[in-house]
Amino acid sequence: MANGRVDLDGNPIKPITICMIGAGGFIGSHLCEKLMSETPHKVLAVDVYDDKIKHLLEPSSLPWADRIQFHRINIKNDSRLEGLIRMADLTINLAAICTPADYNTRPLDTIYSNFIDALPVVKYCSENGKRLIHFSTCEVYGKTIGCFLPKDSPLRQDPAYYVLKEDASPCIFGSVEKQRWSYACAKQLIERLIYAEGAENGLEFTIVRPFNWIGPRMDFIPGIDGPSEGVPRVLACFSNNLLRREPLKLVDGGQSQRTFVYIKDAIEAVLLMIENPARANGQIFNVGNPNNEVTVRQLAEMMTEVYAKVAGESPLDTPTVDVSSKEFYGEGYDDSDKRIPDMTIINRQLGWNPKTSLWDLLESTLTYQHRTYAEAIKKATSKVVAS
Ligand SMILES: NC(=O)c1ccc[n+]([C@@H]2O[C@H](COP(=O)([O-])OP(=O)(O)OC[C@H]3O[C@@H](n4cnc5c(N)ncnc54)[C@H](O)[C@@H]3O)[C@@H](O)[C@H]2O)c1
Ligand SMILES: O=c1ccn([C@@H]2O[C@H](COP(=O)(O)OP(=O)(O)O[C@H]3OC[C@@H](O)[C@H](O)[C@H]3O)[C@@H](O)[C@H]2O)c(=O)[nH]1
Repeated sequence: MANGRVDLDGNPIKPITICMIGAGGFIGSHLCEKLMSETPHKVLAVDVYDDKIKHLLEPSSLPWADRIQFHRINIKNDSRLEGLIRMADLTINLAAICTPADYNTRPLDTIYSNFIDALPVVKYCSENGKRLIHFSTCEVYGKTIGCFLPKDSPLRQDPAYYVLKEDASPCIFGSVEKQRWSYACAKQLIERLIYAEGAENGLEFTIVRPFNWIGPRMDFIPGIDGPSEGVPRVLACFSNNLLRREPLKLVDGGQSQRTFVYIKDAIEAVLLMIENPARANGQIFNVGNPNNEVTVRQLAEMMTEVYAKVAGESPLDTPTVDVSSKEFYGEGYDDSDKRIPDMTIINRQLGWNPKTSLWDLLESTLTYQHRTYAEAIKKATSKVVAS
C-alpha cells in the first residue's frame, strides 16, 4: 500500500505524523478513514468526541491500529496540545463551532471557538517550525457583489459579480447586529493571522475554504444522536424531516443558492494538500463543486425525490413548508445569497477536480441516512405515541 506512492512531481511520499484537531467530526472522520486505508501516515487524533471514528479505533486488531491514537482533549484548556503538535510533522485544525444556528444565538462561543481557541494552535506551529493546514470556510466571502445590484440588472448574470476567487473577491458581511457573521468574521481574522505568521515568521501554512461539503456522518439527527431541540446544517435538517415524514422547512422561501460537494471528492483534495507541501504551502484553496449549484428549494425537492427512491416510500403530498429565518434561527440571522467557488488555484496547484454529481452524492448519502436512522426514528416515535 505504502510502497511506490509518489507525489504530483514524481517524488516518493514519506510517511509522516499528523496531529489532527477536530478529528472526531464530520470531515475529520472521513480524513482519518482515508489516511488509514490508503496511506502509511500516522494520526494523533484530537477531539472531545470519538463516536464518528470509533470504527477506526477499535478493535486493536485493525490493520492500522498502530497508526492512529485518540487523545480526548478540549483544546481550550489542555497543556498536552503543544506536546502533540511538537510530535507531529503536520497539524490539521478542524476544530470549530460551525453550525449556523449557533452563530447568532451563541456568538461569544462562536467567536472564541473559531478565533481565540485556534490562536495557540497557530502559535505552537509557528514557534516549533511545524506545518499547518487550517480549515476556514467559504463564509469568509459573505455575500456576493451581485446581490447589491438591482434585481433586473443584467450584470447579475456576469460571473465577475458572483464567482468567489481566493485572491480577488472581497469579504462582504452584514452589519454587527446581524450576528450570523460572527463566525465568518472570526474565521477571516484567523486566516489573516495565519497569513501574517507566514509573511513575518515563515510559518508554512495552507488555508482551506470548504464550500458545503456533505455526506454520511454530517452533524446529527435531533433526538437520535443529538439534542432534540438542536438545529444542524441543512443536510441533517432535511434528512431528519424526511426520516420523520415531516415537510422540509424552507428558510425565507429557500431562495439562497449553494454548491454542494461530496465529502469523498473533497477529501481527495485534502490528501493532495497533505502530500504535496511544496505546491500547497502559502496557498488559500477553495474546495467545492461549481457544477452542483441549486437553490435550497431545489435541494429540498431533489432530496425528497431521492429519499422516496432509496427508502421505497411515496413522498408527502406537501413536501415543503416556508418558515421565516427569525422563526427558524432567531434574531440576528442573515444569509449568504450564492456561493460558486472559482477553481483556478486548486486546479493549477494540485490538478484537483470534483467528480460526483449532486444526484449521485444525495443517493449514497440518503441511503446511509436511511440505513443508519430509520429504525431508531420508528422506535423513538412509537414510544412517544405509546406514552
Ligand atoms: N462541512 C463543511 O461543509 C464546512 C464548510 C466550511 C467550513 N468548514 C470547517 O471545517 C471544519 C470541520 O467541519 P466539520 O463539518 O467536520 O464540523 P464538525 O462539527 O463535524 O467537526 C468539528 C469537530 O471539532 C471538535 N471540536 C470543536 N471544538 C473543540 C475543542 N475545543 N477541542 C477539541 N475538539 C473540538 C468537535 O467536537 C467536532 O468533532 C470546521 O473548522 C468548519 O468551520 C466545514
Ligand atoms: O432546515 C433548514 C436548514 C437550512 N436551510 C437553509 O439552507 C441553507 C444552507 O444552510 P446550512 O445550514 O447548510 O449552512 P450554510 O450553507 O448557510 O453555512 C455553512 O457554510 C459553510 C460552513 O462554514 C458552515 O458549515 C456553515 O456556516 C441556508 O440558506 C439555510 O437558511 C433551510 O432552508 N432549512
